[in-house]
Amino acid sequence: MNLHIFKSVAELNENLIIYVIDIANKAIASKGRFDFVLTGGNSPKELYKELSTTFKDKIDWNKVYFFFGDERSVLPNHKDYNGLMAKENLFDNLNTPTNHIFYVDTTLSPEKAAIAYKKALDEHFKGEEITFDLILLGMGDDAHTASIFPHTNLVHNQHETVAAVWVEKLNTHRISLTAPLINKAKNVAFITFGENKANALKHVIADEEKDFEMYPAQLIKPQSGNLDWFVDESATNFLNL
Ligand SMILES: O=C1O[C@H](COP(=O)(O)O)[C@@H](O)[C@H](O)[C@H]1O
Repeated sequence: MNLHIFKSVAELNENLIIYVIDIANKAIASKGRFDFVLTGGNSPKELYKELSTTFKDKIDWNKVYFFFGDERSVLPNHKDYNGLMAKENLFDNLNTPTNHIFYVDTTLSPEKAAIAYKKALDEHFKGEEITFDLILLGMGDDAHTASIFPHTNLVHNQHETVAAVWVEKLNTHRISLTAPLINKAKNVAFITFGENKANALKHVIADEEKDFEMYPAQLIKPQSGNLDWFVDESATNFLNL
């Protein structure tokens, strides 16, 4: 695991952009496309904006396919829909063709949306093992990642790749990639900043004895891929560095 600590969020984003560009170009050079899983929430907005404007010419975007690590159970035009955030900050700037974007279809029930998403992934990967080139993840201050929330069934889901989950504390369903699927990726990178994430970060990174129920982000441990954490100094307040 590589922990990259930056003085500011701006510096974090600058470095994460370089990291994404490098992985994208290597994937395109070796297999002709880049399979890129996006994280939702607020943390990646600036990253997406910068990548698709200032750094637009650094990647051949025609060869990029976008996926989502998780989605909220709201309709696609709702402000909380992760796909809408990505559209506004990334896809619209790139004029991304719709057949390169794998949105979660939240017009379906959560269970059906998860099944449909899995089917779309299987088709894209032509029945072979689903191995993303890069999965970007955020982490909540409760140590959830993607939509693997503490004390939910998803923490224990070892046999599925995409699943619907009921999140009691939010009184809502989510649709999420599971930890076993995330752990098959070639590269996984967390974007985590802010003092409010410091306690979760300490437990996820530094606890010798794991407690996946409490800190689901501890489940993320790529089998043979790379794991990189991009964090700002304030998120490391409780780490003994
Ligand atoms: O609900 C979610 O939260 C996490 C963290 O979001 P952030 O706003 O704290 O960055 C995010 O990674 C996930 O995709 C999202 O659905």
